[in-house]
Formats: sequence, structure tokens, C-alpha cells
Amino acid sequence: MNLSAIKKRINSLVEKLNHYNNQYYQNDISEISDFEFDKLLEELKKLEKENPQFKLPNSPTLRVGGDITSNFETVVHRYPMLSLSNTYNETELLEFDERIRKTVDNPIYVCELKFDGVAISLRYENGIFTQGVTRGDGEKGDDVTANVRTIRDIPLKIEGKNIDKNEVPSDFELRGEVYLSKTQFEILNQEIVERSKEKGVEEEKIPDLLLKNPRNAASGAIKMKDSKEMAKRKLSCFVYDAYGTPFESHTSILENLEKYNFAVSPFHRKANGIQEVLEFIKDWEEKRFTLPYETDGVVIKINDLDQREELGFTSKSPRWAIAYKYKAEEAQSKLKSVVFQVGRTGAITPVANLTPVQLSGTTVKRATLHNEGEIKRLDLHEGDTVFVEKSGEIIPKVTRVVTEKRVKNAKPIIFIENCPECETKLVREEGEAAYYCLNQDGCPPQILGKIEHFVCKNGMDIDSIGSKTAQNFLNAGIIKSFADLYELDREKLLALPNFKEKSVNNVFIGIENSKKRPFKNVLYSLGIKYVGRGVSEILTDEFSSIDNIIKASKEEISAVFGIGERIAEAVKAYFDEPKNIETIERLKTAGLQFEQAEKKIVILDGILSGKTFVVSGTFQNFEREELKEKIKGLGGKISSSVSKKLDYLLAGDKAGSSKIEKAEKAGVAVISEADFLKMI
Ligand SMILES: NC(=O)c1ccc[n+]([C@@H]2O[C@H](COP(=O)([O-])OP(=O)(O)OC[C@H]3O[C@@H](n4cnc5c(N)ncnc54)[C@H](O)[C@@H]3O)[C@@H](O)[C@H]2O)c1
Ligand SMILES: [Zn+2]
Repeated sequence: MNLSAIKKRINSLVEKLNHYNNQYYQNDISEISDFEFDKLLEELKKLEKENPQFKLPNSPTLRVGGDITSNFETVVHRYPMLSLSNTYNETELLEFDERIRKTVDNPIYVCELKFDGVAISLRYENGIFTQGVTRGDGEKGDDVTANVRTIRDIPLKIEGKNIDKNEVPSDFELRGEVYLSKTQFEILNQEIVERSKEKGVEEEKIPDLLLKNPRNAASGAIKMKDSKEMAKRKLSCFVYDAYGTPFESHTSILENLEKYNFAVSPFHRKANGIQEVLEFIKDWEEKRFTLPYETDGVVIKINDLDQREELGFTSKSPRWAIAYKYKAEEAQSKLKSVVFQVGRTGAITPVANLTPVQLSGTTVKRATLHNEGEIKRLDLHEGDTVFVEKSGEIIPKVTRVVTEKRVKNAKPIIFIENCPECETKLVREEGEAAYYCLNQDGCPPQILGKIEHFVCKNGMDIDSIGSKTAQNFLNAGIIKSFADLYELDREKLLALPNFKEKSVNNVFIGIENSKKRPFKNVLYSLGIKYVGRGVSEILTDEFSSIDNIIKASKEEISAVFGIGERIAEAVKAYFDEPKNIETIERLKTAGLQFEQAEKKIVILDGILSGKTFVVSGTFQNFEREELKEKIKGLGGKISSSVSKKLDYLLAGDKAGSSKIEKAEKAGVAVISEADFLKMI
């Protein structure tokens, strides 16, 4: 790679990883597996090390991932809450040991399981629990004391039977992991299923409403505003570290915490040298699945606290510890057949049908093959023995083929040429991995898919219409597209077999409520190619009404930050289609929101009239949303993206560096919070 390519790659990695971090910590969503995330992070680290001149100030290699919300008081940690460096392989573990041995002779390690939950800091003063704080950005976090008090594993007062009160340190802090047990996770999801059924939510819609995994559920719960609600989640907590205590080793910390009645995992072991560490890791690789809570690895720590001090910290993690993470579980299976699925956009996804195998606690029968290129990469043949991998909520995928086990004369898997549903010849556009069936209005799964997308949770959120009902309506000829939903005939619905009055009522209630859905959800629900939730939000913020988007040229659309050529082209193509405009007209008549609500507030004579701002980062005196309201209150306008039309980029702490760069290029003034205060 030449220098400019390296710089580009670094920028793109920073942007990608920050996006994944944001999704992970703010929205509790994993868009990629941890392994893939860590691989990208590793690549970035390496590039930055070799090219320090390109290192960005907002690089995810410099900071602990996490979030601070506006729901709680922010607390500065007395002892920073750091991350752990991690590895997925033995070689790197041996390298870690080598580094340690440069400072410490014959290191004694302690191996612990790595619990998959959220980190918490607990403070005790004179034996009383006084404060619980989330990790946040590592330096400061959310004060969630009220929520923590509801966790039964955490004593509010230290009063073990065999302890001498005078020995309990007068002011100390603990570190632990708040988690949700597997059983409790299932109970909570069962409750969601029951409540949804009572509310008349259609069966296939329910999976969307379920908690994704125990870690997400725990991290969502600890940030709840209402601690009574949070108590219902019944979280648990293991403690695994202490600061401000007189104890001299990690094992002695754990022993004493146990005496104080904290929940300490019994499965920790002292390891005399790295070989014993490797044994512990092997030992738990399979056994961990039998535990009643989720673990994703082993944490290896130096036992002696003086030695820890000697080894010290990097900006992000201690040098005296490392996490060994187990790779996503893999299993062998056999390919039974490949089916080609047609998505709502017409994209064709090959899916492998497999002989069922157990993976991470679930039975896997199908795995994605992504696209034609992937089938070629795997060199997949009929009846092949394959490896499948699954982690968390990520869709299982085929990772490789065991070619030695291939049967003689097996035929290679060939990608289809015509749509399996409507026979239309498939096409692949330049620069795209997927083949498409372009018969949008005649291809049944596309028609159904568009309706499903329209009513989905992030779209119009009509939970009384699921796939089954939509298919039912389509079969009966009651609707042909989602726009028809707003012209439903009650009598016709009542005449449907197996469709009771209550269901009919729920359908109409859902449809009526959908008319209140904000513009950004309406835009998303149209199912325009490449217009996902993020893009739809950017577009609504930038253009504020559908008419403005329709009027905008391709150049104007692609000039918006965050919108590339490809997206702009797809948006333009969509609105150039007369039948799409017709659909929008019908939806407008039905009363759907096609304008951003807040834009209606026009203040003619504020001091900021006519000025457009982008607000990025965090601020000393305001929450970000509060700041935006303030600007609007003074007549200014808010945009979410940097373009030439912008007047100011108001950049707080941790403002997006790509935004700043873009603003500087576009000649937009970048101002600080202090500048802004002067201005107003
Ligand atoms: N999939 C994604 O999109 C995505 C996005 C961001 C981060 N991630 C994952 O999260 C990782 C970063 O998260 P992180 O900084 O919290 O690191 P981490 O989760 O790998 O390790 C640090 C954390 O481990 C926890 N922990 C559990 N048991 C412990 C024990 N016995 N002793 C000490 N700590 C223990 C603590 O909460 C601590 O904060 C990434 O490396 C990646 O794997 C994934
Ligand atoms: Zn088709």
C-alpha cells in the first residue's frame, strides 16, 4: 500500500470501528462478531504503529469503548476502569508471558473466567455500599447506584460471619461484572412472548421484540431510568478486583471478598507459569457451556499486586493482564442442499441447508453463504463436509470446506441464472456482490418482503400485521402493495377465514397509530435500496421533507455527509420512478408524516437566524440534545451532516474527526463550546 492508501485505510478503519463501538455500547447491537471486530482493531493498531503520522485523535485504539448517558449523574472514577488487551491464540499468549518475564521472574498468574456482562465499579465506605458506577469511557461513568442496590448479589452492608469489622477497609472500591443468568434471560423472554400475545402482536413479530442475548439485556437494564423496572430483570454480579484494600495478592482479594459475602466465582485458579494457564484455557473451552451464565474467555492476571504496579498500564489496559477469548464456536456438518432466497430488494442470497448440529447452545440447520463470490471462495461442492461458525446473535455461516472428505465426482455448486420464484433472468451490477431479480412488482417474495419491511418495528411499527397476515391479504387479493393497507375494507377482512374480529380491530388500530410515525421511519419503511435507518435519519435531517428529497439532484444528495454516490443514485432512481411518486401521494393522502416535525417551528428573528449548525461531541454545559434545542430556540437550524451549506460545526469533546476534517475542507467554521457561548 502506498501512503495515501494507508491513510485512507486508517481513516476508514477508525470510522468503521467507531461505528461498531457506537452500535455496541449505545444501542447494544453487534453488527459483526467480536472476532471480526478485534481483527479490524488489530489491523488498525498495526497500521498506526507503522505510520504514527496518520493516527487520528479519535482512534478506538486510544480509548476504552463505552458510553455515558444523560440519564445519570456523571462520576469521575478514582481508579480508571480500563479495558483488557485480548487475544484469540496461544502464540500471542506466549508473547504476553515473554513480555511479563522481562520484568517479573517466574510469574504466578491467576486465571479467571471472563464473564460476559457489563463492568461495574462499587464503592464501600465504612462497610456501607455508597456508589455504583458504569465503566463509561473509562475515566468517568454513569452513577447507577439506585439500580445497583436492587442486585441481590451485591451486599448493601458488609457483614460476614467470620470477619473482624475493624479489618474491613474504611473506603475501598470493587470491580465486578453485572450479568444476566441464562435461565433469567429465558424467563424474561418468555414474559415478553406472553405479554405480546395478550396485546395481540402477531406471532412472527415477536422475535423482534425479544432480548437479543444476556449481555445486551444486562447492559440495557443497568442503564434503565426506573430502578423498579430494572429490579424485575433480576441481574447478578460477580466481583473480581479491589482497589484501596491492604491485600497483597489477587487470590487474597478474592478470598476476603468472599468472606465479606460478595459473589466470587469459585472457578479461578493460580497458575504457576504460562503452561498451566494454557491448561486452564483448554479445560474450560467446552465446560463453560455448562455454566448457568455466559462466558467468552479467560482473564489472566498477575497475582502479586507489587508486580502489577511494576508492570503498569497502557492508555487503554493494564500490562499485567490479558484476556484470552474463545473463538466463535465451530462445528462440522454436511451440506444437504443450497437454496436461493429472494429478499425484498430482489437480492438473491444463497443459503446452505445442513444436517443439524449443536452450536453455542442452539441447533443450527441453515447457514448463510452470502453471495456467489463466497461460494467460489469456499469452492463448495454438493454433499461437502463443512465447518459452520456462530457467535451471539450473528447468523451462522459456513467458514470452510473439509476437502479431504469430499465424495468422488461431487459437482460444484453453481449459482442460479434465473429467479427461483419468478424465472426472471438475474443481473449483477458493477461493483456489487449480489445478483438481483429486477421483477419488483411481479416477484412474490419481493412483494411480501416490501410489505413486511413497511410494517416492521423500525418502519411503521404495525405489529398486528406480520408475514402471515400480509400473505393472507395478498392471497385474498385484498392488497397488492403496502399503500393498499390504508384503504382496507373492514367487511373484506371480516370475511377472511380464520381472521376474527379482534384481529381485524388490531389491524386497524395498528394502521391508525402508524400515521403518527415520524418522517424518518416513514422514509425507512419505503424500502429504498441502501436507505437503512442511519441513512434515512441523515436524509430527513438534511432535507426535512419528502418533497425536498424528491426535488434534490443526485449531486445535492451525494454532497450530504454520510451519503455516498451509490446511495444517492439509488435514492434518485427511486424517486424518478412515477409509480413510486404515486405511492407516496397515496400515503400522503392517508395522512402519513412526510415532514420532519420540529422543522415547523420557525423563529424569524433569533440571533442565530439563517445560520445552520452541526453539533458533534460532548459538552461541559449542555447535553447535546439540549444544545440543539437551544440553537433552534435562537432561530438557528440543525443539520446532522457537514456540507458547504453549513455555517458552523460546533465541536465539543470527542467530536467526530471526519466531520472536523470535512468542515475544514468545505471552509465551514469549526467553533468550540466557548466560542458558541460568546456568540449567544
Ligand atoms: N461485535 C461488535 O460490534 C463489537 C463492538 C465493540 C466491541 N466489541 C467487543 O468488545 C471488546 C471490547 O470490550 P471491552 O473493552 O469491554 O473489553 P473486553 O470485554 O474484551 O474486556 C474487558 C472487560 O472484561 C470484563 N470482565 C469479565 N470478566 C472479567 C474478569 N474475570 N476480570 C476482569 N474483567 C472481566 C470487564 O467488564 C472488563 O471491562 C472488543 O474487543 C470486542 O471483542 C464488539
Ligand atoms: Zn423474482
